[in-house]
Amino acid sequence: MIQTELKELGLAVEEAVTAARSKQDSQLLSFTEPVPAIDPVSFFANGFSFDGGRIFWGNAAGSLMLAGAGEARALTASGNNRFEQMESKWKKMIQEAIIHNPQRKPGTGPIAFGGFSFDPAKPVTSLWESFPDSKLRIPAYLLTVVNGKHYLTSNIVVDQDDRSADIEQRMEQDRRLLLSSVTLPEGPFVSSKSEVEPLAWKQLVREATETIKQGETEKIVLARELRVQFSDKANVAPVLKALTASQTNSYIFAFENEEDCFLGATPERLVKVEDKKLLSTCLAGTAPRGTTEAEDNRIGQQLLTDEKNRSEHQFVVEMIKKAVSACCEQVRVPDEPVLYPLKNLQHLYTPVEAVLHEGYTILDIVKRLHPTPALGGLPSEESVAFIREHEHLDRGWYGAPIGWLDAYQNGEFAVAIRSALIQDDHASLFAGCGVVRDSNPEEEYLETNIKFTPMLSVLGGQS
Ligand SMILES: C=C(O[C@@H]1C=C(C(=O)O)C=C[C@H]1O)C(=O)O
Ligand SMILES: [Mg+2]
Repeated sequence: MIQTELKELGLAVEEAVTAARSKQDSQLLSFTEPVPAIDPVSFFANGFSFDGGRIFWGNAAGSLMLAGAGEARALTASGNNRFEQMESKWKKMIQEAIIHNPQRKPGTGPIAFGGFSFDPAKPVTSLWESFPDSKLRIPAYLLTVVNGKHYLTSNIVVDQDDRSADIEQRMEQDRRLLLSSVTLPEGPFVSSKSEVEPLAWKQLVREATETIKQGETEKIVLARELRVQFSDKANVAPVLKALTASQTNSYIFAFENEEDCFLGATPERLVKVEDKKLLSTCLAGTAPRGTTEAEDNRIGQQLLTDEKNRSEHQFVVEMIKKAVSACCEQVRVPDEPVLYPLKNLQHLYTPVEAVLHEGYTILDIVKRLHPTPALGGLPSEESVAFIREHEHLDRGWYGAPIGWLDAYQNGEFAVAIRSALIQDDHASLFAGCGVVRDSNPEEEYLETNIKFTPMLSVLGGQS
C-alpha cells in the first residue's frame, strides 16, 4: 500500500498516471475526503447510471452507513478455498493501490463490499445466475457516514494513456451528480404473490425431524421461497428508505449486480472486527411480538424458557464459541441468552466478544463461522449435505455472509437473511427456520411466514 501524503486530488491523479505509465498497466487510485452531509439513500438513488451496480449498508447500531455506485474493481472466487483466494486477491490489490485517506476512518478508502453464496457445492439455477460464488466489489464512488460524519471515497482506475485533466473532469461531474439532492421515485407495489411448494416444504421439515431422531444430525435449517410480481419494474432506493425507517436493530444491505438487486434487513451479525476487537452474534429461536406490552412480555418470557427454542439457540452458541476460541483470546460469552426484539418478531440472542490473535483477518473468521448452525445446522457437514440434497430452493447468497472490509483490518459481515432478490418487475423472498427433534411442520411454516413480513411490507405486499 502506498499511503500518499498528497493533499490535492490533482496531484494524486498525476501520481497515479505516472505510476500507470511506468508499470505499463492500470493503476488504482483511492482518494477520500470529507463532504457535506447527504442522505446515503439519495446517494444510492443518484448512482443508478453507474456501470456495475450499487451497494448499500447500514449497521444495526446506526453508527455506520455505506452507499456505493459503480465498480472500480471486482474480486471473485469460487470453490472450497474461496475465502483464501479472496484474501490473497484483496491483499495484492491493496498493496498496489495508491491511497489518499489521511483520517483512515473505518469503512472509508478502498473497501471491498459483497457476499458469498450459501453453498458453493449446490448447483446454481437461473435465479442466481448473475451472482457468482463470491464477489467483492470496490465501488467507484463510496459515501461513508461514520459517527455522523460524511466522507466520499473515489476509487479511480487510471490507464497509462489517460490524461490527468480528463480524469479530474470526469470525477468532478460524477461527484456533482452523486452528491446532488434527489426526490426518490415511488416504491414497488405487489400485484400477486405465490409461495413455492409450501406442502412439499412442510413434508421436508417432517423428513428432517426423522433424520434428526435417527441421530444423524441435531439441527437442520430449512428455507423456502415466496415469489412476488410487481405492477412495474421495482425501484430499489425507496425500498431501502423504508427498511432503514422500519427495521431498526437490523443491518440494511443491498448488492446490485447489473439488473438484479439482492437486499434485506437482517438482525444477524456474523462478525465485526475493529482494532482487533471481534464481535459475533448467536441469534436463533423465534417468537412473534405481542400486540400489547403485557402480551409481548408474556411471549418473550415464554421464548426465554422454551426448550425447543433454547436448543435451537444453544447449538449456535456452542459452535460459534468454539470457532472464535480457535483464533481469539479473551473470549466472552454470557451463560444465558436475552431477547432481541424486532418489529415483527423476537429472537434469542447471545453476543460473543473476543480479541483476535495476531495474524488473523476477518475473512479467516468468516470462513470458520459460515455456515453457523443458525443457517446450516449441527453438525455442519451433515446438515449442509442434507440441505444440498433435499431442499428445493437455490439459496444463492441468501443465508450467507454479506458485508465489507477495509484496508485497515476493519470490517463487518452479516448473515443475509430477511432478504429478497429483486429482478426487474418481480422478486424472490427467502425465509428459513431451525428444525430440531421436536419441530412441528405447521409451526415452522408459520415461523417462516412471519420472517417474510419485513421484506414483504416494504415491497408493497402487505400493509
Ligand atoms: C433462517 C432464518 O433465520 C434464522 C432462524 C431462526 C429460527 O429458526 O429461530 C432465527 C434466526 C435465524 O438464525 C431466516 O430468517 O431466514
Ligand atoms: Mg426457529
